[in-house]
Amino acid sequence: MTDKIAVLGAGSWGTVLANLLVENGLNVALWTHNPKQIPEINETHHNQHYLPDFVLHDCLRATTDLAAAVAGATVILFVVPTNAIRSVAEQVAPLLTDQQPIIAHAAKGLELNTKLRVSQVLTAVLPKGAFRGPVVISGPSHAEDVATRDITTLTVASTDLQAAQTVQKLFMNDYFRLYTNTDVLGVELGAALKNVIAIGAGALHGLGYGDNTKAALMTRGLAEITRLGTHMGANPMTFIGLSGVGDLIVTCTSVHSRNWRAGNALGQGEKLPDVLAHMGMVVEGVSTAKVVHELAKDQDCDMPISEGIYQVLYQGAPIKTVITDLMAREGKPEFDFGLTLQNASKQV
Ligand SMILES: NC(=O)C1=CN([C@@H]2O[C@H](COP(=O)(O)OP(=O)(O)OC[C@H]3O[C@@H](n4cnc5c(N)ncnc54)[C@H](OP(=O)(O)O)[C@@H]3O)[C@@H](O)[C@H]2O)C=CC1
Ligand SMILES: O=C(CO)COP(=O)(O)O
Repeated sequence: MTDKIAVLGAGSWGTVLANLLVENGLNVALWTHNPKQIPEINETHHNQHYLPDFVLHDCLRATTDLAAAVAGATVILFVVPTNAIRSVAEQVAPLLTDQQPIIAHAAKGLELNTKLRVSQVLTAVLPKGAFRGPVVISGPSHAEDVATRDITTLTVASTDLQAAQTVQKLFMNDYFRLYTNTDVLGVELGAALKNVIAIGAGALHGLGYGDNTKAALMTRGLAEITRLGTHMGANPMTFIGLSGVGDLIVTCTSVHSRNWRAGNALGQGEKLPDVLAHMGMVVEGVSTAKVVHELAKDQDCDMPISEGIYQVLYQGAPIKTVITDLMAREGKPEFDFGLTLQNASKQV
């Protein structure tokens, strides 16, 4: 029997992933909380707001009925923004039967206030023993490029390797390739933290900085992502993988990135509320910057670039002043993870 997959969230990424699964021959229910999308997706095969130029597969079906979407699903994939995960999971929790579906998500952020990763939110909200996973899908993958079948590689992570392998098989095709990883912490931190750095990359572009500066930001951004990640117990290798440097590269260089575009607009002098209002899609790095600011303090971990971006977003610091201050910091060795690597090796 064909697997049924429930995809929760019909924004850019949920729609494209659901469409890909239909192309892979699976039975897919795409859940949206917006009734306007139902005739659009089911009859005219479009998602006008999020993917205006993309024609969806004839067989893709959307529904606003969450119970119908998850009934009989072997995999339930959450693809709403990080700060909506908890409320959607609370609605799913009473609908889980004894079939133990795999719970997966493709969100890239950290929850405001709790500072939790998305898999931690799902584990906290969904009834224990009622699901397998959670499984995390991450990596360099803009929806617009997957929609045109650009070759794309991702990481699929879970401590339940069999669940990760099941999800891997469902998604793989001739343009979409996934690699398994068991380091959920490293994968989720890499995914969330790169969005903050991508805002910085866009800002540099908006201000007219050149390629040296952008390479500096990405490399030193990766250094501080790795510093915090290994400090918290992630496998350092994860940060040189697809969900680490891979996603950092695509998000810091692609015009499709909402985080990069938001940074670019800030660099050109737009105000943050205007930038967010014009975007009409989630810019995860904005709320994640706030969480990273708090997490770095809790963990006593130096995150100077992310902190600078936090100062720009939340304290009105001029970007040029932040850059000047970063350049004026005392000289340091390039690598400083010696002790924390020992810490991380306990996890590997
Ligand atoms: N776009 C991409 O290329 C990629 C995105 N991601 C990640 O996937 C996640 C989702 O992003 P993406 O699809 O791009 O976001 P979008 O902004 O494109 O779409 C968000 C979707 O979530 C819905 N939504 C928001 N809040 C709720 C809620 N409380 N209940 C139900 N639905 C809700 C929105 O509905 P409505 O329109 O009604 O508000 C919309 O359909 C993010 O964490 C992002 O980082 C990961 C990889 C690639
Ligand atoms: O994570 C992404 C690509 O891998 C999407 O990035 P944005 O949310 O910045 O568009």
